[in-house]
Amino acid sequence: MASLIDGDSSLPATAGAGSPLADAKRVVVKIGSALLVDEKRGEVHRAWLETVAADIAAMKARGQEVVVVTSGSIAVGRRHLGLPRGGLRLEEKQAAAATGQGRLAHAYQETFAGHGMTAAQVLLTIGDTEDRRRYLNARNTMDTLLRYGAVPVVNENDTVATTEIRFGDNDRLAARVGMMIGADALVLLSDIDGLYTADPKTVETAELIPEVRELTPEIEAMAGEARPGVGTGGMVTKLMAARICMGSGTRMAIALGKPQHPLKRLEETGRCTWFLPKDTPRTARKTWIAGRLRPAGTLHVDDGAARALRDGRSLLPAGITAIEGTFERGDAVLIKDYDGAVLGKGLVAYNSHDASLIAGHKTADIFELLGYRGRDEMIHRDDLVLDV
Ligand SMILES: Nc1ncnc2c1ncn2[C@@H]1O[C@H](COP(=O)(O)OP(=O)(O)O)[C@@H](O)[C@H]1O
Ligand SMILES: N[C@@H](CCC(=O)OP(=O)(O)O)C(=O)O
Repeated sequence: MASLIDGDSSLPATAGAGSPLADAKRVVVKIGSALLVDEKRGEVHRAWLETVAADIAAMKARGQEVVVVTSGSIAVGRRHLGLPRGGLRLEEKQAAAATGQGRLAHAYQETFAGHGMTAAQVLLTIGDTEDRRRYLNARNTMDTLLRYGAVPVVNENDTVATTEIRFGDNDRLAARVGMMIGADALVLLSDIDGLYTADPKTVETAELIPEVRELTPEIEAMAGEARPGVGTGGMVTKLMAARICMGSGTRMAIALGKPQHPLKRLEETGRCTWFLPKDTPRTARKTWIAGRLRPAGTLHVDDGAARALRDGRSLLPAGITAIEGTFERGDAVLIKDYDGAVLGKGLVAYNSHDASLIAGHKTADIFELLGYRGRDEMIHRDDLVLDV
């Protein structure tokens, strides 16, 4: 077992003064149906949610940004349509979700307002996290909500999600959301306090694994088979979420959600399983841009822009002298200097048509030139890698 649990605590994730959770600037918290909804009555456990809201308010008060990914729309909505607890067909689940989602959002809105917070509903499908343009739109909305101090409350958009485009479980949705917003940490609040060497419900001697730094086949085998029930997840989807997090630099915890104040409790007791990636979200994102994306065009920049990029700033339209290729917003493009030498690569905020209209112009002129107000930058520094 020792080979699976790396005791080295020199990584930044655990090197800070606080816990891996307290040290995170951006945190995603996933709340499953079984925790949130009283299945018999089909109602939200308000008293418990109050304590979660209090924990989140405390995190925000010390400067952390928090996004909630919540399930529960089906469990809340089902009763209002007279549908039974189990055995629902996909379209019945979708109908139940449509009936419950408003009630769910309302519960968050009211509970969070009681703690001085503004909850904002965000509904996503798998496609929204895969298609780069929709991905950028969703990311910008979330960034804006966080900038204005709101707490995005995300669920799957069940109405339009057919079998092929469903996440089906919010564990993976939460991991994709974490990846999308460059979250430092994701906490999956669960009915269990972590990953065990085997399912503790069937194997009495199973032991909790406090830290995982690599998803080996041995770790995967511990999760066993997916389980049907209220929640669709089980340990299998939690490990799928962990895989996404490991690749995008987000550390992930599986922690017990049942007690009151589960986040405060996690910080105080430290009891959970942490999945610790090698990279930070920033490095992981830059590796993705540098490596995997084929450039669809080229932006030539002047000396001033080249200097600004080397100083770690964004690329503004004013510094662009010429544009090559046909590309869409969100595509990767190369950046070349006056002599044609490659300076870097980045995700462009305008398509090639609009980019050529605003190239060489001041950011303040974008609205007049295009008739809409897009991003101030042609390539934001977070979407930019030099020396590729
Ligand atoms: N190796 C394992 N370690 C911990 N739990 C496991 C393991 N294998 C299977 N499980 C089961 O997974 C369950 C957690 O999944 P699930 O109930 O779907 O989570 P939630 O509804 O909290 O999202 C645990 O209660 C446990 O019975
Ligand atoms: N969108 C569905 C999510 C279902 C789901 O993932 O449930 P869970 O395994 O409890 O997180 C709902 O709100 O009911």
